[in-house]
Amino acid sequence: MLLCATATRLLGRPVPFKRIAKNMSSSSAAGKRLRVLVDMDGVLADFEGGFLKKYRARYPDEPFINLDDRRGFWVSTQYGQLRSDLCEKAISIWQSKGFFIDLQPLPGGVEAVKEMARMDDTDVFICTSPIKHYKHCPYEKYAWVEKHLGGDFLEQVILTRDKTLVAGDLLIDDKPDIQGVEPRPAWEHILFTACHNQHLSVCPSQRRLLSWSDDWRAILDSKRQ
Ligand SMILES: O=c1ccn([C@@H]2O[C@H](COP(=O)(O)O)[C@@H](O)[C@H]2O)c(=O)[nH]1
Ligand SMILES: [Mg+2]
Repeated sequence: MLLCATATRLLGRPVPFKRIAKNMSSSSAAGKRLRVLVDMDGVLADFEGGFLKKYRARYPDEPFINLDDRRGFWVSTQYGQLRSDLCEKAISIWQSKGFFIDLQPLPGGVEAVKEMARMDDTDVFICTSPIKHYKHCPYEKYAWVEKHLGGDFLEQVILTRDKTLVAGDLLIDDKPDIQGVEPRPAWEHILFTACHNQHLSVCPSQRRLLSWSDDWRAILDSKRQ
């Protein structure tokens, strides 16, 4: 009880007991804790599948791109190359109410993140970039985390348009080039394979996670001291 009250006073707000206990054990442990940043769209949530389904429903007479034919991170760019007006039509899909909350979880992702969160000396954060059309996206990203990972996980959400500013040991992300104002981010980027990046040849030093069936535990272990 004293522990809880003290920590609450220090941090200026109520802190779930489980979280205090975890942090206390970290400060008493000799080793450094591992901090894993996990992207959301294309890593935990099926952005590409969700987009194609809603695009085809809203524009049934327009051409579309099968997931096997997707190339490049920006869906809007490839649709714009198909026909210039399709760029705006693509954007209209993820700007719509319900797009982000309706995304299906990618196989094994939610389970993997929950397992990471239970691991000793490991902190896991969801690190995701909202779109600038903010009417629905930020709210629905939080709602998705609550729905699939539980309310306690809302503490672990980082919304940022610049992931280079976030400190961590690992960033598991499907975007091949993650850039921002920090030229030397603290994390190692693990490229999560997605339809748009699977054909890319990346430099030999870049590690990939092919899916959540791949050995993500070994990647975490490789960063432990
Ligand atoms: O063509 C596109 C494809 C995706 N987006 C948005 O970019 C972010 C990606 O976030 P990550 O955290 O890097 O996964 C997401 O909000 C998509 O909606 C886009 O703007 N244009
Ligand atoms: Mg992504």
